[in-house]
Amino acid sequence: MQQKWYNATEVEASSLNAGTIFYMETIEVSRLSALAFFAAGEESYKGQRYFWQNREKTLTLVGLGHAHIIENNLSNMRFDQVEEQWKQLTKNIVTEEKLQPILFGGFTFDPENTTAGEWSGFPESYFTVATYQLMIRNDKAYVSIHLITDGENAAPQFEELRKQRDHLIHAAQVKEVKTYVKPQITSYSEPHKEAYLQSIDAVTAKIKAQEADKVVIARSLALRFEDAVSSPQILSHVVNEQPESYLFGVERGDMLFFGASPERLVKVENGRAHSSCIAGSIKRGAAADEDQALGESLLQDNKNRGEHHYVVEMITETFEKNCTAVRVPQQPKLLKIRDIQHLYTPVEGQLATGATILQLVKDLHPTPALGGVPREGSMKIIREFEAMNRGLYAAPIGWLDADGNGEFAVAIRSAALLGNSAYLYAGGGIVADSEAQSEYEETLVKFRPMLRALGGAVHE
Ligand SMILES: C=C(O[C@H]1C=CC=C(C(=O)O)[C@@H]1O)C(=O)O
Ligand SMILES: [Mg+2]
Repeated sequence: MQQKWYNATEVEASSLNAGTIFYMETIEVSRLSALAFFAAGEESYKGQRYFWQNREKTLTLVGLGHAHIIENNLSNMRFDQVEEQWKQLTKNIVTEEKLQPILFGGFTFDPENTTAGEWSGFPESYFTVATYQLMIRNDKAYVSIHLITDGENAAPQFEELRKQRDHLIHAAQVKEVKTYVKPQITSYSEPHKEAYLQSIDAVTAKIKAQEADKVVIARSLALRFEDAVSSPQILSHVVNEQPESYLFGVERGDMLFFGASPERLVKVENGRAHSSCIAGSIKRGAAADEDQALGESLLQDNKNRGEHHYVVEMITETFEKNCTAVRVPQQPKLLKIRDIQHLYTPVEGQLATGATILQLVKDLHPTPALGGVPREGSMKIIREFEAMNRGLYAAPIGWLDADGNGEFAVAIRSAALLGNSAYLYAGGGIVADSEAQSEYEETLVKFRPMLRALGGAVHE
């Protein structure tokens, strides 16, 4: 095994608990499959894993086990609390190699939603520092061990962790890369379909009566399988079939929440902040000329341009508050992914002094691509009309380091897997001229990526 030793870092995290120490050690390993590393944790770390890959495929992260959890059930203070705890934990970190521990997780869509269901008991903020963190960046692979302890016997504990690390790396490098079959679906249902169709009419009427400008209404699709579906099995299909998206999976207990989202909420790299406005949709054409004609019609369509405009306006305002030198193109472009094309406007700026990635997440979430305009009013309408709890669907999911860098996607085109059941989520922006049937069809297109990964029939 090709390995290079970096310095083991000791971090005094005294304010957590007197004597708490954050030990970290990173080695470089010869390239290995991120999915195989994830799968190597099947026995010992099931329920405590995550997977992340950015759109450009320049960063892949896998976490196995929990060295530390930061979670809370706060409402608007939840972002600040995560930020504060992460700061405390990484206060004195010094690493020569610029390799840092990563905090990975997400904030639920709406802490005020009390609807019971598959998300019951899930914290409103859920972040973890992995015991074993794989990072593949610039074609190099690094495995870090994190140990956060106030115990006396850290040295023997760390020795044990090294053994287990070597075992995981070996398994990921040596075992044949598995090919997984697709799950066998035994039942498919669209719960609350009628209620959804009615809600679109009702919400459109509210918008016409000027009670709101835009509201994103979502629904779910429920699947049952012959057998329990495993996380590596499902992630392998997501990874292989959705090349142009953020790919993510987060396990907590019995649940795997996963997806392939085209939408960046925010990325911060060396003080530069980027977001994307993605709203307004049309299907892909069967042939290139039809596809192009559909794209052209999307660019010209007033209803979709309206949906898009609210998002650009709000993200631009938020950037002007938190950044300098904000750049926003005048006109949207097309973003084409496997099943759908969207209107797309990138936004970027230079982070102002004192602004942080979590501050931006707090201010941006939910953008009108997921919530609506005005923010509070649309959230009330969502709570009133959606017969579900979104959990992490449409919510910020991603990572940050201790240097202020990080990236969050909006967790759309996603699903929750629980043993032999899965719940897929999709929604769309409702504006004054929305029509229930075409919004319904838009959600069907948005279900397709996860439905395909889960073994459902998708007519190409
Ligand atoms: C809410 C979803 O998509 C959003 C993102 C892009 C386009 C959207 C739309 O055209 O309605 C939605 O605002 C979803 O996929 O569930
Ligand atoms: Mg739409």
